[in-house]
This record gives sequence, C-alpha cells and structure tokens, in this order.
Amino acid sequence: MVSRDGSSVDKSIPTASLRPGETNHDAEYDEDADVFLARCEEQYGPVFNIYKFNRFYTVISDPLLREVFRSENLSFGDGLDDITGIHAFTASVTRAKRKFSDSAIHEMVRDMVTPNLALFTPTIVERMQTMVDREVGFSKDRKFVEDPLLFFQEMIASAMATVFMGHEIANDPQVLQTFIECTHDLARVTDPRTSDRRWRAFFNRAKYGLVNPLQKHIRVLVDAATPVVQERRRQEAEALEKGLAYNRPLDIMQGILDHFDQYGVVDLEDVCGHLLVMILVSVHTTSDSSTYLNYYLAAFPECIDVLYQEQLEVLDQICKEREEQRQSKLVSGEVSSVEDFAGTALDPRNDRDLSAPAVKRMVRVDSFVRECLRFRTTGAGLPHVAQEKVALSNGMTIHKGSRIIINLRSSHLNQDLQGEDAGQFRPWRFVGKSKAATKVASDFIPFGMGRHACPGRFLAVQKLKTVVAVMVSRYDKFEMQDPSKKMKALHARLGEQVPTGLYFTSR
Ligand code: HEM
Repeated sequence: MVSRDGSSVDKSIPTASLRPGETNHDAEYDEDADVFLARCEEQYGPVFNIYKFNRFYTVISDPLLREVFRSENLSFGDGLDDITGIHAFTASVTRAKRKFSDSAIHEMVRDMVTPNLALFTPTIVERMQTMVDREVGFSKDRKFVEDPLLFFQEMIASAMATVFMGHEIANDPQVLQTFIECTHDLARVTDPRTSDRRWRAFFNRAKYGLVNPLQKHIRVLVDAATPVVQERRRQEAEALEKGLAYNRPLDIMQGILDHFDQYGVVDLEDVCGHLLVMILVSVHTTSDSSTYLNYYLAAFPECIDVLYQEQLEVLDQICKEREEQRQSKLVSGEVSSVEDFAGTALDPRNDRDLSAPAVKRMVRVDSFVRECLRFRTTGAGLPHVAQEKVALSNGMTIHKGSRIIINLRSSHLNQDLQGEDAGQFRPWRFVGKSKAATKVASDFIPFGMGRHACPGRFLAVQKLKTVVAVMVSRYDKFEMQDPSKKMKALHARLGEQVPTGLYFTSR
C-alpha cells in the first residue's frame, strides 16, 4: 500500500500501527495530533509513515527535519499543491503561470518588501489604527466583535493594499474589497475543513485550470491602477524634461514596473497578476495570525499590561533621545529654532509614533509573538513532495514522488530545544535570548527554513507586533465570548473557523 500510493518505498521506514478496527490514522490524529505523534516517535524514532487524509505521508521529526528544508528536491509548494491544487489557483493570474513558490515571487518580496519595511511602517500603523478606531472604537462598554477574523482580514488587507499598490489605489473601496475577496477565495482553496479532502485538489485544479474566477479581481486592480500609472509616467517624464529627480513612489507596483525585465513581467495586467499572488500569500496568513494573537491576549490577560508598559517605556525613551538630538542641533546652530523641526525626521509631533525602530525595541512584544507562533504550530504540517530521490543522513531514502510531512511538535514541543516547560505558554521565553520572531531555525519553523524560508516573515512579524502594540494601547481587557473554547482558540490551525467572538474593553 505504501509504494502504490507513491510514498516512500524504503522498507526500513516503519509504518505506524493502526488502532483496532481503524483503517487509517485520521481519527487517532484528530483526537490529539501531538499525543499520536509522540506515540509514533517513541515507537519508531524520527521517521515513520502514517496514513492520513487518504494519503501516505512519511513523517520527518527533529533532528532530521532540517534536511527536508535544506533539500532542493523536496518542495513545500508541490506538497501544498498536492493537497489543495493551489498552483492552478495562483498560476491562473500570471502570464508565466507562476506558482506562489516561484523564485520570481520570492525575489519580489525579498528585494522590494523587506528592504523598505521601515518606510512602509508608518502607513501600516496608520491604516491599522484607523481601522481599529473605526470598527472597534472607544466606549465605556466593552465592544463585541463576533468574527474577529473578518475584522483582522479587513485591517491587514487595508495595510497591505497601501504597501502593494500605494495610497491612491488603496483608497479605492473596490480595491480593498478585492484584497478581502481574494483572501476569502484562497481560504476556500486551502480550507482544512473541506469534507472530502481527497477531491479538493482535483476540484480546485479543474476550477482554476479551466475557468478563471480570479480574472474579475485582476480587472478591478487594472482599472484602478491604469490612471495612476499614467499619471506617474507623466510626472516622471516632466521631471526628466526639467532635469529634476523624480520622486519615485515606494509601493511594490512601482517596483515591479521599474524592473519589468528582471521579473519577466509583460504588461500592467501581468503586474496586477503578480500583485494578486503576493496578496494571496500575505493577507490570509497574516490576518489569521493577527486574529489568534488576540485570543492569546484574552487567554493570558496578565500579558496585556506588561506589553503596554513596555510600549510606554520604549516611546518615552525615544521621545527623550529625539529631544536630546533636537537640543544638540539647536546648540550647534545647525537648526535655528524649534519650529524648524516641523516636517523633518525630528518633528516633535512624531515622537510617540509606532515607528519601525520603536517596534523593533519592543522585545517583549517580539517574544510574545514568537511564543504564540511556537505554541500554535504543532501537530504535523508543511507537507512536501519529493521531486527526486533524497537520502537522509540516518540511511533512510525518500523516493521520488513520496509525500513528506513535518512533525512540528518534535520542534516546538521538544524539551531539548525549548526547555523543560516546552508544553507551557511562556510569553517572555525569548526575551534576552537573541531569538527574534523572524529568526528561523530547527527550533522555530512556522515560516519554514532554509532557502525557501518565507521571505515575507519580516513584514509579517512587523505587522503582528504592530497589531499587538495597537490593540494593547487601546484596550486593557480582551475576553472570549465563550471561554470554554479557549483550548480550541489556542490551537486552531490556519484557515479554521474562529471558535468564538471577542470582547474588547477600552482603557
Ligand atoms: C504569519 C504570516 C506568515 C506565515 C506563517 C508564513 C509561512 C510561510 C511558510 C511556512 C512558507 C514555506 C517555507 C518553506 O518552504 O520552507 C512560506 C513561504 C512563502 N511566503 Fe510566507 N508566511 C507568512 C506571511 C507571508 C507574507 C506577508 C508574505 C509576502 C509579503 C509571504 C510570502 C511567501 C512566499 C513568496 C513564499 C514562498 C517562498 C519560496 O518557496 O521560495 N508570506 N510562508
């Protein structure tokens, strides 16, 4: 059965035993994935086969999991496509039929998003604050948000629309709606609750391979972008004519337009297609994590004031330093009066902004975010498919076509890697440990590892930290509508329906 399914034919890889009367591992896994995986690890060691969701998987655990991420012949993109058919979905919007894991998409994020993070931060913060103040607001009574995921999707989509397409386009309500709808479309493609998981990939391939339902989103983006791009071209030509430097907009759309050839992009429609792929990979993942950070704040209320106090201390310190810098410029005569700082980098009105350097200094927020991601990311996940035969260092062989899945608990709940209290949520676990939430290694794999490690993690973590900072600065009490759903909220997987609503009480 193992070899027929295309899974590893290496006979030295054991297959986990089934419970009496069961024909697959689904029920045992669904009851408690971590208990099931711990049993298998104890019985069989770090590599074993399981039969789950009608497929054989070779489970790889610590210390061998780094070999999966480092191998060029094991692909996460193909592993996800195998379950969901996601490649047909993202390929349908670009001329080159790009997968989300295509090197061009990776390079766009790496070269244009990450280096400009500090410059994007004020926009991200402003968008998030506006959205929270408008939708949740301040009131004496606690405010109820029935579907927190919907709320955070809107918040993240709004911030990302500006980063990807610039202010002018992001202010178009249809564009924002497109960002949100795309996220819902992707959630449907990857939905882990799909009743017949066997047919999910097949249906998605048929749907997105034959017709192209994402085309309507491309049209909205192209229609909104066309006049803006024309105006930018006009301004650039005018600046050139007058011998002036053109003030190039910072968004990713401009970056792609400026590097058409490098990324193999054909026209504006294709630019919008590439932006859509980036929207798909970024908004869904980040809004999901943002939502669950708020459930963790509700479950561990003792964190809220610690996080808020840190924020106040960091901002006080920054205010002090900026005032010292202003004074020294006044004393040296470089600047003649306080009023002259208006509109400059040292404008006193920006002293208490949640700037990129301020967010970077919030080490407790960083540790809280990393601990939430660690604690949540357990069970088995990050499926891979072997494109070629791979020899593991323990002598076992993964054959071409085999399906691999990572034993996440063997990293995130591993006492040797995390400490004896690996099973407990300790929000300040990483403070002073030089283990930032962006730092991938075999003890922290929510963003994968190796050459294909998520290139968007710097933006993602920046956004997640900002969400925490914005929320604790406005609310001092976070409560679950149904506290009995706490465990479900802490361990929900990406794409699962939110377990309960949230109440927010203003400071
Ligand atoms: C909390 C949010 C996020 C999580 C948990 C996440 C997680 C992941 C994971 C697990 C991978 C696979 C890594 C591997 O194969 O080793 C990945 C790949 C990727 N992610 Fe993210 N991601 C997030 C946010 C983002 C954002 C914001 C962007 C874009 C701005 C992004 C862009 C990508 C791309 C392009 C890839 C494919 C990389 C490749 O195959 O070379 N992600 N992400």
